[in-house]
Amino acid sequence: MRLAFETWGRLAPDRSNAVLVLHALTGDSHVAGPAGPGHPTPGWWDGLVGPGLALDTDRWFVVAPNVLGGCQGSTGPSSPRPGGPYWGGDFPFLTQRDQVAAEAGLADALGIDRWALIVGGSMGGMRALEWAVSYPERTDALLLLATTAAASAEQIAWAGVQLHAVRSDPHWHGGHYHDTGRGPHAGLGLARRIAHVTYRSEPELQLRFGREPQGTEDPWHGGRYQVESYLDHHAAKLVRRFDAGSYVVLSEAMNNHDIGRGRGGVRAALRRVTARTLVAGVGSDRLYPPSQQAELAAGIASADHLRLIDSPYGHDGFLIEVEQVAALVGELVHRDSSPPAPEPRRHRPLP
Ligand SMILES: CC(=O)SCCNC(=O)CCNC(=O)[C@H](O)C(C)(C)COP(=O)(O)OP(=O)(O)OC[C@H]1O[C@@H](n2cnc3c(N)ncnc32)[C@H](O)[C@@H]1OP(=O)(O)O
Ligand SMILES: N[C@@H](CCO)C(=O)O
Repeated sequence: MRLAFETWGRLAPDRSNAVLVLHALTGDSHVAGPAGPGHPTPGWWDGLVGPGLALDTDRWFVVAPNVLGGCQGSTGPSSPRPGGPYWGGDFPFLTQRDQVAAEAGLADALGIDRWALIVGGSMGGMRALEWAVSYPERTDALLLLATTAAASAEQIAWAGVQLHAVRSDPHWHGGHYHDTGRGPHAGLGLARRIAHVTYRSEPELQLRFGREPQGTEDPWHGGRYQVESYLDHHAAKLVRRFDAGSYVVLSEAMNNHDIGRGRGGVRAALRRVTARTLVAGVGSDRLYPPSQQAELAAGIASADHLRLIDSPYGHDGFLIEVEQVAALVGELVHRDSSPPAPEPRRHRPLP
């Protein structure tokens, strides 16, 4: 298998300055920098990584892999298969542990024995936690954002509905559609619409869109409300850049995430973490509610008290409130050597 990755900065001669950044469900290795060839979107944490930023690339060597099972360079269902055109529906069932084992192989290949910091949000946070539990000796500091020790019934339910949406598309063909010229685009778009509602907060949607119709469309005569048009837009954007087979494999891996599986339960697993840890949630997150991050902060002996990102945007707050994430990163990485990070500015106002 192949793992795609990007790096920023330079590895120090003593290899002590490596930072691992792990992306969420539909993210990729392009943490920072403009869109361009091979990068359908600009960096998703552009304000975090770069010279003079919280992950100062004059000091840190930042590594971001595309997850195993993904579709932005790493091996996944849309990848060619030895002896056949594509993996498609035969791509193996994955767990976060498989994905982290692959990332440990990448660390070995890069000569990185231990990470000065591992940071991840949502699905990236699941892998960050898995790293700290599987390889405590390789994880010095840990930042967990809007994530959970184990997928809850509600999270499995939302993802399960999305899996049904993809698999109900007549172009799904059991996942073997990559050489048919057509994909399960309607199913993937429906999955993204459902997901996107869960990624935002009810007050944000109400304030932004209320009951407004989209432009001159008339919802009483077949037209759309603004919020429907907004979801259509996000669905179309995802369908253009993401593979439905990867969406299924990664959603299943999120659903089977349970840090305590085979380890005597969640509490016993969390006790394995030795990394200096910060856990943060987003106050308005209805998909990964702060109670889940409170469980992590309470269960990890080396964790500071739970932090809350102040944001009206719900789960996506961990992507949008970059300045607050930067302050948390700064708190972890500058703790011993530099002045404290500046106070975070308040989140940008709702439109
Ligand atoms: C780690 C990761 O996983 S990163 C994930 C990678 N990126 C993504 O997932 C992209 C999908 N988008 C998202 O998840 C979120 O939108 C975020 C977090 C990336 C960004 O959030 P925000 O900055 O708040 O953007 P928001 O959700 O308001 O969407 C803005 C878009 O909606 C469009 N929009 C707003 N209102 C409407 C409407 N009524 N009708 C149609 N489109 C609309 C805007 O034109 C804008 O389009 P553009 O993104 O093509 O420029
Ligand atoms: N917008 C994020 C949310 C999932 O954490 C994504 O698509 O990856």
